[in-house]
Amino acid sequence: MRPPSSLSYEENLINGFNGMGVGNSSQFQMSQQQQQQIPPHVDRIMNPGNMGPGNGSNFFQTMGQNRSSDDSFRYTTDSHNAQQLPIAPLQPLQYHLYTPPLPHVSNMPAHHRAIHHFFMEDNLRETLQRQSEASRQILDPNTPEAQSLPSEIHIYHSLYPLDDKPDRHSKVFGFPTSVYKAISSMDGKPYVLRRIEGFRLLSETAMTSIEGWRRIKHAGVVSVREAFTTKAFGDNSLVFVYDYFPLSTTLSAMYFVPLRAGAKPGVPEKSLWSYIIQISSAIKTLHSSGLAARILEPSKLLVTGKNRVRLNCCGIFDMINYDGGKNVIQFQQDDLVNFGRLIVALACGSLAAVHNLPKSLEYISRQYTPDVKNVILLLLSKRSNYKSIDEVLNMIMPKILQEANSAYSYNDLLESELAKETENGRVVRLLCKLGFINERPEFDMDPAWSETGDRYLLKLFRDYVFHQVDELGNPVVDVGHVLQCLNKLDAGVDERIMLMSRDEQSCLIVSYKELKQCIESSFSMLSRETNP
Ligand SMILES: Nc1ncnc2c1ncn2[C@@H]1O[C@H](COP(=O)(O)OP(=O)(O)OP(=O)(O)O)[C@@H](O)[C@H]1O
Repeated sequence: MRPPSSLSYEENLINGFNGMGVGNSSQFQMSQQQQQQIPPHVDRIMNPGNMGPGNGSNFFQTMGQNRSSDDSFRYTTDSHNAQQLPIAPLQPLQYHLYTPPLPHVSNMPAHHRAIHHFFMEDNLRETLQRQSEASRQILDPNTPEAQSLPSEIHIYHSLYPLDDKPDRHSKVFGFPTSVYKAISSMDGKPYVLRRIEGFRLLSETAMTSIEGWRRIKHAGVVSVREAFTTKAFGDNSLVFVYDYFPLSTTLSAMYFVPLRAGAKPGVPEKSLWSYIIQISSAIKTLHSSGLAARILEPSKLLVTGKNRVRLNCCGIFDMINYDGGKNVIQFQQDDLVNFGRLIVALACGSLAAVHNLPKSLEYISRQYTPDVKNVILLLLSKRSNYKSIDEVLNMIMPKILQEANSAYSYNDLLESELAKETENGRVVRLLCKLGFINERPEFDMDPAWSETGDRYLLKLFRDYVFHQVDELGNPVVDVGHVLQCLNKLDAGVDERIMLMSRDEQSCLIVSYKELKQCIESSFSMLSRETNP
């Protein structure tokens, strides 16, 4: 079968989907069976000899040039290359295949579209795919590492270690700790289990301290789900369960590692303000809820995205050093001092910077705007009366407005990326309908279903969309053509296309509008059969 001539997608967009007929043909005789197959509302034309491959389709040509590949599609009109490309999905995912349009094809006329236009932005897609891959990571059950871990703890299974440091002795908590991703058998979602090894909880009431933390829902705090004791590891362990953020890292791993030659120490000012604002907001919520963070240190600040930071490991100190909440005011004051120290360390790129404050402040005065130093001085200053995080918030208000503006802009960007995938979702739903209708085996030979009327048209339409071949008989695998056809079908435009029978003996002219009606009637018939 050869592709009938067709109007290019961009031309149709420009013309507002104005209809277009297909080329003339001379008379041709159809078999009686074929005559019966055609619904009455469809025009017929004969003599397929007139039909060459479409010649006005710049869009298709552009798509061919801008060939790309991912695990499910191959976009090419070049049959030679199509034969050389592997067809099966590649494992593991080949991220480098998600390349942006090359310069020589990205400079296209305004009415042309590269394939990237139809899908989520490449970096975002790659990030989401990597995160999804990380969320599904499991240990090979035959490895000694997997065999040394319990197969199930409480309601969690499929433990996967997240901590790659050999030294498990946490400087922060003073006990050996280990961190695992695990799947909850209650909801099938991944969570983080933080195990405090060899810890015996002496007071049952200490467990109640987790309740206040479970109520905290804040974008700057890793949510605490529950805590429990277990002997599943062969010792007395205390386990805290937190939300899981795939591929996250810590401020410590980002900024307190040996620098590349020539790199400047310290966090760039824009990122530093973003961290200050997010942490201030988290502290505000905790302090207003009668809690204290107690873990304001770089290894316990989880970086879960670009400039997104969250307080991690909340609630642990309240349980392992349980005091019934007696000292919370003092701990809140400590939070502010520790926050000031954290800013100094981040700005100087060194954990030791707080030990020589005058020198560090001098460095900060040179490298950052005076506002950074002012916040540090407010947080670190010694006063007889209590300090409040509100004082910090008042001081940094203009920065908060800038941060809110950046967050809104990023939100707009993500929404526009989401909109593209919404369109793709629409196309997938249409494809599902077509898949449900086409060539159902249980209706095989049923004269009321498969080879007659609406279903026959849809079968030919499927060939038109997916099974085209070029002049040499090689398959045309072009997602641009598929999207063009499906979008026109979904819109039900008046444009008419020529469908050809598989034996190439007859052609039918039908509009997308009529095809849409065929889908709707066939699908509702199918739905009636499913739900009599
Ligand atoms: N909630 C979480 N979601 C996803 N990953 C996490 C989460 N919490 C921790 N991690 C991962 O686990 C790793 C280890 O966390 P941990 O808090 O033990 O850091 P650390 O630098 O090893 O600190 P310590 O010195 O206390 O052991 C982190 O680098 C992070 O990648």
